[in-house]
Amino acid sequence: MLLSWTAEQVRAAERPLLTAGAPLMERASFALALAVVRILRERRGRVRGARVALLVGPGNNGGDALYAGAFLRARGVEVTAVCVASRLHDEGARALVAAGGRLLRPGPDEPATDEPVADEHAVLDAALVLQRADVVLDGVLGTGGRGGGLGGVAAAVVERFVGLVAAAGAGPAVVAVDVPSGVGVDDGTLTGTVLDAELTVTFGGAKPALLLPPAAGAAGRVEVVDIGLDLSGERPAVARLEPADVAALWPRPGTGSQKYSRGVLGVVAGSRRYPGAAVLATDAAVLAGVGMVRYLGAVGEQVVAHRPEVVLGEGRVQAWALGPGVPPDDDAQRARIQGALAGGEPAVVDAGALAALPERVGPHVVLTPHAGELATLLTTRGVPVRREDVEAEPLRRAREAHELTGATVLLKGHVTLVVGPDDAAYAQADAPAWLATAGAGDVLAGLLGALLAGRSDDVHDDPTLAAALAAAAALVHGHAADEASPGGPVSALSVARALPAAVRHLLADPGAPPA
Ligand SMILES: NC(=O)C1=CN([C@@H]2O[C@H](COP(=O)(O)OP(=O)(O)OC[C@H]3O[C@@H](n4cnc5c(N)ncnc54)[C@H](OP(=O)(O)O)[C@@H]3O)[C@@H](O)[C@H]2O)[C@@H](O)CC1
Ligand SMILES: Nc1ncnc2c1ncn2[C@@H]1O[C@H](COP(=O)(O)OP(=O)(O)O)[C@@H](O)[C@H]1O
Ligand SMILES: [K+]
Repeated sequence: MLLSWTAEQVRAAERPLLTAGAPLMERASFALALAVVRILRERRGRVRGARVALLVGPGNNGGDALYAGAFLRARGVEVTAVCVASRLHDEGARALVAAGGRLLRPGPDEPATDEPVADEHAVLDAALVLQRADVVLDGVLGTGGRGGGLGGVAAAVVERFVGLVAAAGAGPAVVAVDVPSGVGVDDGTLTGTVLDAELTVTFGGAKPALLLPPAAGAAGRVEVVDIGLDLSGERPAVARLEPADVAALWPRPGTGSQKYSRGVLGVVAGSRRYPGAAVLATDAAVLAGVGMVRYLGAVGEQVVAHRPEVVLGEGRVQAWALGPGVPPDDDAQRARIQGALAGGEPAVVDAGALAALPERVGPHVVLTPHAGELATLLTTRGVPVRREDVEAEPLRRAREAHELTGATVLLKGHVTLVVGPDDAAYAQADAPAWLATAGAGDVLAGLLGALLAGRSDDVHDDPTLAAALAAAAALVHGHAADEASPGGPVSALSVARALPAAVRHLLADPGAPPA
C-alpha cells in the first residue's frame, strides 16, 4: 500500500529527529542527486559534463535542491541555480558555490507575489538556462507551500521555459523536489502555474498531492526516499492499494464453499432504453466470481441470453448493484431500488439509483458517481456545485458527499477516489485512459457488487471495509482493461471478459505489475 501524509504530519515526524541532529536534508538531497544521476545515465549515457539547472525558492525545499546540486558538482555536472526568491537557504547556496556551482538571480520577487516582473531579459536568460539543461530540479516550494501555483518571477521563468520547450518540441527531464512547487500539498489542488514533472522525489513519505487528482498529474512517477521519519503511529491522509493489498481483500472460495455461502448479488439495472447496462453489470458480477447473480428488471431475456448463469426474479441476496441503465422516470426500477436499500444489505448505488438514495444511509452503501453525477447529488442536497468544481477539488467534494449521505463514496475518473468513515481515503490510478468508454462504469458496478456480496458479513462488521473493497474494485477494473487490450482501445464488454484473468493474476502473483 502506498501511503501519504500531510505536511503537518511530516513536520511533526521530522521534529524529534532534527532536535537529535539527524542530517535529514543531507539524506534527502543525496537521494535526490542519485535520482538525477540515474536520469542522466539513461538520457545521455554519462554523468560528467551534463547540465543540471535548479529552480530554487526561499525555504528548505530550495535547500534540498542546492545541496543536491553540490553533490552533482562532485560528479562533474555543470550546475546552475536559478534563484527565484529574495531569500535563499544560505548554507545550501554556500555549499553549491563552494562546489563550483553558479547562482543566477533573475529578479527580487517572492515566488507567489503578483508584482509584475521587472526584467524580461533576466527572465528569458533564466528560462534559457533551464531549457538547455539535461535535468531541471523544481525546488521552489515544498511542504511549506500554500498552494495556488507559483507567482512572481518563479511563474514568469517557468512559463517562459514551458513556452521554449513547447516551441522546441523537446526539453529537459523535470524532477520535482518533494512535490511539484505550488500544488496544494494536502488537498491535491492544482491552480495557477505549476511545472509538470516526470519524476517527483519525495522525502519521508508521499504527500497527498502526489496521489490525488488533479495535482498528481503534475507529479509524474513518485519515488519515496526514506529519511528515517517514523510515521507508523499516524493515520495516513490518503492511501493507494497495490496488488498485494487487493489479493488480501479478495474473497476466495474454500473447499466448504457453496454458491450461497460465496454470496448472491442482486442486480437492479437496465431498461428497454438501456438494456446493455444490465448485460454488462451482470456479466461483470458473474466473471468477478460471485456465487450467484439475481437480476431484477425489464430486460431479463437479454441478460440470460448473454449470461445463462443469471437467475431472474427476487430471492435472498447478500448485496446489491443498483442503477446502471436505469432512467430517472422508470418507476418500477426505482421502487425496486428503494426496496433493496431499505433491506440494509451492502449496495452499490450507481447512475440512475443515485436519484433514489434515501436521505441517510450507512457506509455499507457505496455510491459510484462520476464527477457530473456527484455535482448533481451535492446540488440536490444543498451544495450547489458544477462538474468543474468537483474536478478541481475531488477529495473535498467526495468527502462532502460522504458527510451528507453517510455512504461510502467512490468518485470515478482517471484517478478514482474513494472516501469512507474515519477519514478513510483511497486514490487509485490503475486505469488506462482507454477505459473512459461507455459501459465501463456498469462493469465496475457489477464487479464491486460481487465483492460486497462475497464479503457481506465483514462489511456489516467493519464500517471502513466497503471503502477498501471499492478501491480494490477500481484497481481490478484498471488491470482488467490492461489485460483486455494492453496499451490499446477497450470495450466495456472486453473489460468484463478480462476479469477472471485479471483476478487470477492478482491472486497468483500479487507483487506483479499489471499485464
Ligand atoms: N524540515 C527538514 O528538516 C526537512 C525538510 N525537507 C525539505 O523542506 C521542505 C519544506 O521546507 P520549508 O518548510 O522551508 O518550506 P518550503 O516549501 O521550502 O518554503 C516555504 C517558504 O516559502 C514561502 N511560501 C510558501 N508558499 C508561498 C507562496 N505561495 N508564495 C510565496 N511564498 C510562499 C513560505 O512563506 P510563509 O508561508 O512562511 O509566509 C516559506 O518561507 C520540504 O518540502 C522538503 O523539500 C527535506 O530537506 C527533509 C528534511
Ligand atoms: N480518463 C480516464 N482514464 C481512465 N479511466 C477513466 C477515465 N475516465 C473515466 N474512467 C473510468 O471509466 C469508467 C466510466 O464510468 P461511467 O462514467 O459510469 O461510464 P458509463 O456510465 O458509460 O459506464 C469509470 O470506471 C471511470 O473511472
Ligand atoms: K518542489
